Amino acid sequence: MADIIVAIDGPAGSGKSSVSKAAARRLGFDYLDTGAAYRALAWFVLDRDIAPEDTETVLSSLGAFDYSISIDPSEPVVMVGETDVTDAIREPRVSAAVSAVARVPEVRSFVTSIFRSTMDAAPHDGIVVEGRDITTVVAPDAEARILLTADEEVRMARRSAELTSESAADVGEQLRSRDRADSRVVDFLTAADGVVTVDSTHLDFDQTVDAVLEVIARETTRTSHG
Ligand SMILES: Nc1ncnc2c1ncn2[C@@H]1O[C@H](COP(=O)(O)OP(=O)(O)OP(=O)(O)O)[C@@H](O)[C@H]1O
Ligand SMILES: Nc1ccn([C@@H]2O[C@H](COP(=O)(O)O)[C@@H](O)[C@H]2O)c(=O)n1
Repeated sequence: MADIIVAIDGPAGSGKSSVSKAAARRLGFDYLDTGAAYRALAWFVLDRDIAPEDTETVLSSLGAFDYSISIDPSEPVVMVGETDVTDAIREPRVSAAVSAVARVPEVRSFVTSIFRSTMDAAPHDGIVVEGRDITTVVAPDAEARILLTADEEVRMARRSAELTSESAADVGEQLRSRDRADSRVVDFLTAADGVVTVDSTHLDFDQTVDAVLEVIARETTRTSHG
């Protein structure tokens, strides 16, 4: 198991995946995107024509959900069985379905045990794990725990600036409604005890990575001294 676990949570579009990947690369750590597992399950359910809200059928399909993810921050590849779903899980139809599967407690325990096994098997000295409940549920004892946030308008603007066929208004509404649904299940908007907030509202990307790296350095020094 990696000696150092860095847990990063935050709302949609706060920069969790891009900033975590960059920080992991700078540190020579592995990187685990936990949202990818929920997205891959939503993709799998849609692929089987199961309604994401049909909890009973979603749960009965879990046994056939053959999920894997690479934890190389430079090449995160997501597979379901033999299918590479790395790009497909980012499609708007998957984003729209994911909260319905992620709200089910049995789904959460199922994927959480996958995350813990992945962390146990991580080959490098450390791993950066990002999502919504990493600081509180998946890895509450992580050496560094960070809530990465930014004002909603800033997150919407950053998302809209990405290459997309959708209008800025649609992108913004999708981000807001996903946060609304997800925050009924997990609190990723307030920092739990011991979790350090990094607010990137007024920081550019590189400054945000530096701020996260500073917190990691400080927290890992503190925890290694008891
Ligand atoms: N500090 C920053 N300044 C400018 N752009 C940023 C900053 N942080 C992140 N971004 C950009 O914001 C966008 C959203 O970031 P990212 O996809 O990493 O967010 P996320 O929290 O993983 O989102 P989601 O939960 O929806 O998957 C990306 O285009 C990223 O490059
Ligand atoms: N720890 C997590 C991570 C994600 N989710 C759910 O997955 C969705 C997609 O996550 P992204 O980080 O890729 O945007 C997210 O909207 C949540 O529904 C989660 O519940 N817990």
